Amino acid sequence: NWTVLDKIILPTRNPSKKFVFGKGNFQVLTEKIKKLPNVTAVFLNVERISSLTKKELEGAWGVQVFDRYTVVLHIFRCNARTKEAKLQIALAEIPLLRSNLKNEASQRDQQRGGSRYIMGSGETFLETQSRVLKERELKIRNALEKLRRKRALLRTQRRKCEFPMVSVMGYTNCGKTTLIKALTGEAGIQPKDQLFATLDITAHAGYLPSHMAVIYVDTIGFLTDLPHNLVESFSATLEEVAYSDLIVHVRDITHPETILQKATVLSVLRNLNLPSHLLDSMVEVHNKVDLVERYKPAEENALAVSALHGHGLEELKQEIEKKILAVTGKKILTVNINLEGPQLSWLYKEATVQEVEVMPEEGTARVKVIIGSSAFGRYKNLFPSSKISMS
Ligand SMILES: Nc1nc2c(ncn2[C@@H]2O[C@H](COP(=O)(O)OP(=O)(O)OP(=O)(O)O)[C@@H](O)[C@H]2O)c(=O)[nH]1
Ligand SMILES: [Mg+2]
Repeated sequence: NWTVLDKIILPTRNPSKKFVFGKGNFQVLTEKIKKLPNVTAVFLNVERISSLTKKELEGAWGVQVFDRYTVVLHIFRCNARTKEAKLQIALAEIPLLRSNLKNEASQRDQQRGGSRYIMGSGETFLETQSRVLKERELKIRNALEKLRRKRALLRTQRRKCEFPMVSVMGYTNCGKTTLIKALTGEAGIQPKDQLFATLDITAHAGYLPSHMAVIYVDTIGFLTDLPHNLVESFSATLEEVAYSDLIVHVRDITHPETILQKATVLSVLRNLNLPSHLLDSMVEVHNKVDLVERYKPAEENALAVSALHGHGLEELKQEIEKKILAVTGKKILTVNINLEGPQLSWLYKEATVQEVEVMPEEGTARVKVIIGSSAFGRYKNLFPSSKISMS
């Protein structure tokens, strides 16, 4: 529940230096902060400040000081719902605790002079605490690994039912959750106007124009310069994306930094070591076009939608279907079958039957199916005389 009272842009020194600011700038900043009566915290938009620097600045200004890492961590902590998200955050906190510890230990050493050993243990304070932290980290990693294995199991089960998976990705707050809600009609989904509203991967079923069912996967949003440790903690979550059949990249085209956001998303995706066909087939969606008059995408293949008002969704679904059929090698066919033969029950077993139009006088039916390429090959071998037309 913070509100921004004031902003200022100042050059910072090399992050490894003890002081973030030069003397003059530090003075400017201190005066500014002292003048504003209601300041409760200062946010420095740098990736990390050392805990020593933090302490010094807090001492000088009398308020809490946050860097990008702690702010993002704080938002994550507020939004974490599942066990996995909480574990991932706990893991991301370890480096922070570790650097605090180093400072605390060095201060203790200075205060106490010689007596650095904890009674009889032969371990220094720093060693004991480091060991505790290491054990904690190991515990968290093990718990995460367990969850990961469970998810892999779920994944194989899902593969078996052969629902194509569509991962919806994009910068934080671009409208991923809203879009999935619109595509699936699931009422329980709650988009929010806040950063990192979604911290857990969730799956939602929806239908494409030919009634093919797909699973949409809602993912965690990206952020420019997201601290590296945080990315690592959440990489397990993003692993899931590698197993999807298609990526939909959602962009908030009303955001002033939409171009930078796109670059960030693409660069994170490239670093995830995804199969190259996933990157090549990616669908780019320009969202929130209701806020722009007569919006036309500059990118050739991008689709303009308003997830909130439901504009452009049919075109999007058609595009998703086209791509899904292409990557999965599935075809939509209409076949003529003899009702007395085994074709219909075979199709029910080996393919997805969508429509059956019975012609009683002829004893035949026209069957619309979605069928994989290997099943299609087998069908043609088994029933060579069956009439087939592509739709
Ligand atoms: N005007 C307008 N607002 C939209 C549209 N789509 C989403 N929003 C708003 O954008 C905000 C963020 O939407 P979400 O769907 O939560 O975004 P997200 O990408 O899932 O965000 P994170 O999970 O935080 O990464 C919400 O306030 C939505 O109402 C749209 O088409 N038009
Ligand atoms: Mg979301």
